[in-house]
Amino acid sequence: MTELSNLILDRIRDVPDYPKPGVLFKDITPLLADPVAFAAVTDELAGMYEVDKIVGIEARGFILAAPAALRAGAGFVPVRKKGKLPSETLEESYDLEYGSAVIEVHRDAFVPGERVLIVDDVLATGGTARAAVELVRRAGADVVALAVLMELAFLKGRERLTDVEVRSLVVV
Ligand SMILES: O=P(O)(O)OC[C@H]1O[C@H](OP(=O)(O)OP(=O)(O)O)[C@H](O)[C@@H]1O
Ligand SMILES: Nc1ncnc2[nH]cnc12
Repeated sequence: MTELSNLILDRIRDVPDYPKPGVLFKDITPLLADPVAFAAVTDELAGMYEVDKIVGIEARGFILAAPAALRAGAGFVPVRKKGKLPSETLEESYDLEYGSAVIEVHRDAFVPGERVLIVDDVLATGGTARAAVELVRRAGADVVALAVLMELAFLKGRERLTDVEVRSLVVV
Protein backbone atom coordinates (compact mmCIF):
# COMPACT_ATOMS: atom_id res chain seq x y z
CA MET A 1 0.00 0.00 0.00
CA THR A 2 1.50 3.37 -1.00
CA GLU A 3 1.45 6.54 1.05
CA LEU A 4 -1.01 8.08 -1.44
CA SER A 5 -3.43 5.15 -1.29
CA ASN A 6 -3.33 5.21 2.53
CA LEU A 7 -4.07 8.94 2.49
CA ILE A 8 -6.99 8.46 0.08
CA LEU A 9 -8.46 5.58 2.09
CA ASP A 10 -8.17 7.64 5.25
CA ARG A 11 -10.01 10.62 3.71
CA ILE A 12 -12.96 8.82 2.09
CA ARG A 13 -15.97 8.40 4.35
CA ASP A 14 -18.39 5.48 4.03
CA VAL A 15 -22.04 6.51 4.27
CA PRO A 16 -24.42 3.51 4.55
CA ASP A 17 -27.75 3.46 2.71
CA TYR A 18 -27.16 6.58 0.61
CA PRO A 19 -28.76 7.45 -1.77
CA LYS A 20 -30.70 4.17 -1.48
CA PRO A 21 -30.90 1.33 1.07
CA GLY A 22 -28.08 -1.16 0.52
CA VAL A 23 -25.66 1.28 -1.12
CA LEU A 24 -22.45 2.08 0.78
CA PHE A 25 -21.69 5.57 -0.51
CA LYS A 26 -18.04 6.64 -0.81
CA ASP A 27 -18.01 10.29 0.21
CA ILE A 28 -14.96 12.17 -1.09
CA THR A 29 -15.72 15.49 0.64
CA PRO A 30 -13.24 14.88 3.52
CA LEU A 31 -10.49 14.34 0.93
CA LEU A 32 -11.43 17.52 -0.95
CA ALA A 33 -11.38 19.48 2.30
CA ASP A 34 -7.76 18.48 2.96
CA PRO A 35 -5.51 20.59 0.70
CA VAL A 36 -2.60 18.15 0.99
CA ALA A 37 -4.70 15.15 -0.03
CA PHE A 38 -6.51 17.08 -2.77
CA ALA A 39 -3.21 18.30 -4.25
CA ALA A 40 -1.64 14.83 -4.02
CA VAL A 41 -4.56 13.27 -5.91
CA THR A 42 -4.73 15.90 -8.65
CA ASP A 43 -0.93 15.80 -9.09
CA GLU A 44 -1.06 12.03 -9.48
CA LEU A 45 -3.83 12.25 -12.08
CA ALA A 46 -2.02 15.06 -13.93
CA GLY A 47 1.22 13.09 -14.16
CA MET A 48 -0.23 9.80 -15.43
CA TYR A 49 -0.28 10.44 -19.20
CA GLU A 50 0.66 13.02 -21.84
CA VAL A 51 -2.75 14.05 -23.13
CA ASP A 52 -4.36 16.94 -24.99
CA LYS A 53 -7.57 16.98 -22.97
CA ILE A 54 -8.80 15.71 -19.62
CA VAL A 55 -12.52 14.91 -19.49
CA GLY A 56 -14.44 15.20 -16.22
CA ILE A 57 -17.79 13.49 -15.68
CA GLU A 58 -20.43 15.62 -13.91
CA ALA A 59 -20.38 16.34 -11.11
CA ARG A 60 -17.72 14.82 -8.88
CA GLY A 61 -15.49 14.08 -11.85
CA PHE A 62 -15.29 17.82 -12.55
CA ILE A 63 -13.78 18.48 -9.13
CA LEU A 64 -10.84 16.17 -9.86
CA ALA A 65 -10.47 16.60 -13.61
CA ALA A 66 -10.33 20.39 -13.80
CA PRO A 67 -7.34 20.88 -11.45
CA ALA A 68 -5.65 17.84 -12.98
CA ALA A 69 -6.02 19.39 -16.45
CA LEU A 70 -4.53 22.69 -15.27
CA ARG A 71 -1.61 20.93 -13.65
CA ALA A 72 -1.05 18.77 -16.73
CA GLY A 73 -1.20 21.69 -19.17
CA ALA A 74 -4.15 19.98 -20.87
CA GLY A 75 -7.57 21.32 -21.81
CA PHE A 76 -10.61 20.43 -19.73
CA VAL A 77 -13.76 19.01 -21.32
CA PRO A 78 -17.00 18.50 -19.34
CA VAL A 79 -19.22 15.47 -19.89
CA ARG A 80 -22.53 16.69 -18.48
CA LYS A 81 -25.87 15.27 -17.50
CA LYS A 82 -28.44 15.75 -20.28
CA GLY A 83 -29.72 19.24 -20.96
CA LYS A 84 -26.84 21.27 -19.52
CA LEU A 85 -24.55 21.81 -22.51
CA PRO A 86 -25.59 24.71 -24.72
CA SER A 87 -24.31 23.74 -28.17
CA GLU A 88 -24.81 20.64 -30.35
CA THR A 89 -24.20 17.43 -28.38
CA LEU A 90 -23.78 13.67 -28.60
CA GLU A 91 -25.52 11.64 -25.90
CA GLU A 92 -25.41 8.21 -24.24
CA SER A 93 -27.89 6.60 -21.82
CA TYR A 94 -26.65 4.31 -19.08
CA ASP A 95 -27.39 2.64 -15.75
CA LEU A 96 -25.28 3.18 -12.65
CA GLU A 97 -25.18 1.57 -9.20
CA TYR A 98 -28.22 3.48 -7.93
CA GLY A 99 -30.11 4.75 -10.97
CA SER A 100 -29.94 5.68 -14.62
CA ALA A 101 -29.05 8.83 -16.53
CA VAL A 102 -28.08 10.36 -19.85
CA ILE A 103 -24.77 12.16 -20.38
CA GLU A 104 -23.67 14.45 -23.17
CA VAL A 105 -20.56 16.02 -24.67
CA HIS A 106 -20.28 18.81 -27.19
CA ARG A 107 -19.88 17.40 -30.71
CA ASP A 108 -16.96 19.74 -31.34
CA ALA A 109 -15.22 19.23 -27.98
CA PHE A 110 -12.18 17.55 -29.55
CA VAL A 111 -9.94 17.91 -32.55
CA PRO A 112 -10.07 14.49 -34.31
CA GLY A 113 -7.47 12.13 -32.84
CA GLU A 114 -6.78 14.16 -29.73
CA ARG A 115 -5.46 12.14 -26.81
CA VAL A 116 -7.86 12.13 -23.88
CA LEU A 117 -7.80 10.99 -20.25
CA ILE A 118 -11.26 10.53 -18.68
CA VAL A 119 -11.39 11.20 -14.92
CA ASP A 120 -14.03 10.36 -12.33
CA ASP A 121 -14.13 9.83 -8.59
CA VAL A 122 -15.67 6.35 -8.32
CA LEU A 123 -15.79 3.34 -10.65
CA ALA A 124 -18.69 1.20 -9.42
CA THR A 125 -20.71 -0.81 -11.97
CA GLY A 126 -18.87 0.92 -14.81
CA GLY A 127 -22.05 2.14 -16.50
CA THR A 128 -21.05 5.79 -16.31
CA ALA A 129 -17.47 5.18 -17.43
CA ARG A 130 -18.60 2.96 -20.33
CA ALA A 131 -20.97 5.67 -21.55
CA ALA A 132 -18.26 8.34 -21.23
CA VAL A 133 -15.78 6.27 -23.25
CA GLU A 134 -18.37 5.79 -26.00
CA LEU A 135 -19.16 9.50 -26.07
CA VAL A 136 -15.54 10.62 -26.27
CA ARG A 137 -14.81 8.11 -29.03
CA ARG A 138 -17.91 9.14 -30.97
CA ALA A 139 -16.70 12.72 -30.71
CA GLY A 140 -13.53 11.65 -32.55
CA ALA A 141 -10.96 11.52 -29.77
CA ASP A 142 -8.57 8.76 -28.69
CA VAL A 143 -9.26 7.55 -25.13
CA VAL A 144 -5.82 6.96 -23.66
CA ALA A 145 -7.21 5.82 -20.29
CA LEU A 146 -9.88 6.17 -17.65
CA ALA A 147 -8.57 7.20 -14.22
CA VAL A 148 -10.57 7.06 -11.02
CA LEU A 149 -9.84 7.84 -7.44
CA MET A 150 -11.57 4.72 -6.13
CA GLU A 151 -12.64 1.44 -7.76
CA LEU A 152 -15.28 -0.69 -6.06
CA ALA A 153 -13.97 -4.03 -7.34
CA PHE A 154 -16.92 -6.10 -6.14
CA LEU A 155 -19.18 -4.26 -8.63
CA LYS A 156 -16.94 -5.42 -11.51
CA GLY A 157 -16.95 -2.17 -13.49
CA ARG A 158 -13.61 -3.11 -15.01
CA GLU A 159 -15.25 -6.04 -16.84
CA ARG A 160 -17.22 -3.51 -18.93
CA LEU A 161 -14.07 -1.61 -19.84
CA THR A 162 -11.83 -4.31 -21.27
CA ASP A 163 -11.03 -2.14 -24.32
CA VAL A 164 -9.77 0.79 -22.21
CA GLU A 165 -6.81 1.20 -19.89
CA VAL A 166 -8.26 1.67 -16.39
CA ARG A 167 -6.20 3.22 -13.58
CA SER A 168 -7.52 3.37 -10.02
CA LEU A 169 -5.66 5.20 -7.27
CA VAL A 170 -7.26 2.83 -4.76
CA VAL A 171 -9.22 -0.41 -5.14
CA VAL A 172 -11.59 -1.59 -2.42
O1 LIG B 1 -19.79 2.97 -12.06
P1 LIG B 1 -21.18 3.48 -11.91
O2 LIG B 1 -22.12 2.49 -11.28
O3 LIG B 1 -21.70 4.03 -13.19
O4 LIG B 1 -21.13 4.68 -10.87
C1 LIG B 1 -20.13 5.65 -10.85
C2 LIG B 1 -20.67 7.04 -11.04
O5 LIG B 1 -21.63 7.35 -10.01
C3 LIG B 1 -21.32 8.62 -9.45
O6 LIG B 1 -21.90 9.68 -10.16
P2 LIG B 1 -23.39 10.24 -9.97
O7 LIG B 1 -24.17 9.90 -11.20
O8 LIG B 1 -23.95 9.81 -8.65
O9 LIG B 1 -23.21 11.80 -10.07
P3 LIG B 1 -22.59 12.97 -9.20
O10 LIG B 1 -21.11 12.96 -9.49
O11 LIG B 1 -23.29 14.13 -9.77
O12 LIG B 1 -22.86 12.73 -7.72
C4 LIG B 1 -19.81 8.68 -9.58
O13 LIG B 1 -19.34 10.02 -9.49
C5 LIG B 1 -19.57 8.07 -10.93
O14 LIG B 1 -19.72 9.02 -11.99
N1 LIG C 1 -21.06 3.46 -3.78
C1 LIG C 1 -20.81 4.63 -4.39
N2 LIG C 1 -20.27 5.66 -3.73
C2 LIG C 1 -20.02 6.83 -4.35
N3 LIG C 1 -20.30 7.05 -5.63
C3 LIG C 1 -20.84 6.05 -6.32
N4 LIG C 1 -21.22 5.97 -7.62
C4 LIG C 1 -21.72 4.74 -7.80
N5 LIG C 1 -21.68 4.01 -6.71
C5 LIG C 1 -21.12 4.81 -5.76
